[in-house]
Amino acid sequence: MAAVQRLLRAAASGGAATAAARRRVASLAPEEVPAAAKGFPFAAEERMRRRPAAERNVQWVFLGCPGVGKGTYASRLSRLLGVPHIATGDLVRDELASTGALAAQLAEIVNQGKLVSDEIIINLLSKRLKKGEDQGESGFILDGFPRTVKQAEILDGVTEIDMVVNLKLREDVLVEKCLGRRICSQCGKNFNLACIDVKGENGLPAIYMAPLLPPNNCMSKMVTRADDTEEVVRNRLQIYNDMSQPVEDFYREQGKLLEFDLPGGIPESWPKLIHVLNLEDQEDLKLAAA
Ligand SMILES: Nc1ncnc2c1ncn2[C@@H]1O[C@H](COP(=O)(O)OP(=O)(O)O)[C@@H](O)[C@H]1O
Repeated sequence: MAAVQRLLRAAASGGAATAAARRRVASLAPEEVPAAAKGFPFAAEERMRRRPAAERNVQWVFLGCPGVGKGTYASRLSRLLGVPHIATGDLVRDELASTGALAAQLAEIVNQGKLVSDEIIINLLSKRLKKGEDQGESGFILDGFPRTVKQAEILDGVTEIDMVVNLKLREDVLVEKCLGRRICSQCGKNFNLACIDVKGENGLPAIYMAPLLPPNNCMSKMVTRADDTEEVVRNRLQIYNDMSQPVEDFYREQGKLLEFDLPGGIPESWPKLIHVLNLEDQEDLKLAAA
C-alpha cells in the first residue's frame, strides 16, 4: 500500500489516540496480526511494510529551530547517502508559488510565522512521497517534519524512524542567520549574507560563521523569504519552543535523539557531524569516486 494513503488515513484517524496501539500491533509476529488488527483496518498492512533497517535506505529526521541550518546539513547528507531530502517548508513554498486555491490561504499563515494545519502539511507530504515512490525512491531525510507531537505520532504510526538529529545553536545567532538568509530566485540555492562573530558570554559559546556568499551570476537575483523579517522570525522561534520542542522529548524518550551543538559554520560543523554520524568512510569513498 502506498505511503501516501497510509499517511492520509493515519492523519484522519487522529494519530495520538491510535499511535500506541499501532506500535503494539507492529511488534507482533505476522500470524498474530489479523486478530490484533481488528478495529485498525490498516494495521496489518503496516506490520508488513515495516522492513528491517538493514534492507532499506536510512529514514532520518532533522529537528532544530528556524535558521539553524537543517536544510543545509540535511541536503548535504542526502547527497552523501543517496536518499531524498524532503523539506516540508519547501513543499509549502512551492504551493505558495503556484496558482492553486491553497496558495492565498497558506500565504497568510506562513507570513505570520504560524504553522499550517496538520491536515494541509500531511497532504503536501503525502503527495511528495507518492511522487517519490512512483520514481522508485527509498529512504528519506525529513526536514521540518514532524513539527508537532501529533505529527510525530502520525509519522510513528506509519513508518520507522531510525534516527533524529537535533541541531542546536544560540538564539541570538539564529535570528541573525534568518535575517541574513537569501535565495537565488533563478537557481533556488540558499545563501547567507550574515557574518556571525559573537563572543562567549553568560555560559553561551563563542561562535564564528563566515557568510555564505552567492556566485556572481546569482548576486543580482537574491530574494529574501517573506517570513524572514525580525518580527516573524521571533514569532517562529516562540512557536518552535512551544510546539516543536516537545517533539525533541518525544524522540528522546524513544532513545533516537542525537543532539548536535553546531560549533560554527559549515567548515567546522560538517566534519564533526560526519564524525558523530560515523559516516567518515562514506565521505572518503564519495570523494575518491569524484
Ligand atoms: N511540519 C510542518 N507543520 C506545519 N507547518 C509547517 C511545517 N513545515 C513547514 N511549515 C510551514 O512552512 C513555514 C516554513 O518552513 P521552514 O522552511 O521549515 O521554516 P524554518 O526556517 O522556520 O525552519 C513554517 O513557518 C510553517 O508555516
